[in-house]
Amino acid sequence: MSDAPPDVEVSPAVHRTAEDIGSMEIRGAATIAAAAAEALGEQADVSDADSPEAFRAELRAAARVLYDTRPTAVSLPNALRYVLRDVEGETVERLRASVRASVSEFCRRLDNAQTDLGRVGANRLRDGDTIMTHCHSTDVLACVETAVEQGKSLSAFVKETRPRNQGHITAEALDELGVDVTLIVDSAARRYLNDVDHVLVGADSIAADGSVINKIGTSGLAVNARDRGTPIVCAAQTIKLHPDTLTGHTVDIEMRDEREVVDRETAEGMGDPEVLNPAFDVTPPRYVDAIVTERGQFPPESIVSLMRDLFGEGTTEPWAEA
Ligand SMILES: O=C(COP(=O)(O)O)[C@H](O)[C@H](O)COP(=O)(O)O
Repeated sequence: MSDAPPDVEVSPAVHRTAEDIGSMEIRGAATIAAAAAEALGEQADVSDADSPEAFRAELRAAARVLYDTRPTAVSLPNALRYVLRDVEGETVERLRASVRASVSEFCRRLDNAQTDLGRVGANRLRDGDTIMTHCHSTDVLACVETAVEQGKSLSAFVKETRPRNQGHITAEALDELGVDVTLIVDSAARRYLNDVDHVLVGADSIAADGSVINKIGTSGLAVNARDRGTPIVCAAQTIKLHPDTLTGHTVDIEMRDEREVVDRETAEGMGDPEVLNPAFDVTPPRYVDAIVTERGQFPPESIVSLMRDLFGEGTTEPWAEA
């Protein structure tokens, strides 16, 4: 994690949020986006900057601390951009109020987008369907929740999702919604795909070519689903669209600590292998049947048009300024 320059004060609340994102106490792309926006609001609330310039410098420094936590979910920089872009005012007080308004508006839009997306995704699900999930995605759960509210009865195979077992969170959430849940280890997915009507996954980023970047294991699941003829749908609010990919940039895949995978102290008879722990992978668009957003459902190859409408040809990085 990067530190702010010593003369610019970043609030402890921002550092706490950054630590929680880094340790995955706060996790999942939409939740990270909301937490990052709120943290900028907290920075504004506690700032004792004596000039608008100093206030803006603090905000940028806070955004840098948040930006440097995890590299793959583009919802994080998109959230920071949204909040920083709309900040206006000639005095510190006006700037503070402007940040608060911007954060509230951002969080309101995020919630609405998820609700709208849920309605679109629910239209794909029929009464009696069985889904398979990977990881824990609030966008996926929004689709299921709406379908259940519409009176549809659903079952789910929930992949455990090693190494952090986010599938357990999904299992609990689906159970609370009244979905009939079966938890399986990741390697059992193919065995049960014949019994599944839809594979539903979320996204941390979506690239301009329609590739879906999501929790490690998504691409293998998608290839297996295609082989079995099971449709695979990605539920992703437009905040997951990665604008830098419009200009040829690739999405950085986070590599996490090996201790999430293995405890060398207790593992016996393993030797001393290198351990790799990539947190995400890339599913090419040909393995994805549809991307469901709050703007409707898109074939992955057409997502670039939506991305251009929403982000133009590129973006700025306001937090990178000193
Ligand atoms: O890959 C993950 C979470 O990874 P991690 O647990 O490493 O953060 C989720 O599928 C997406 O973030 C979408 O989640 P949501 O739909 O809630 O934005």
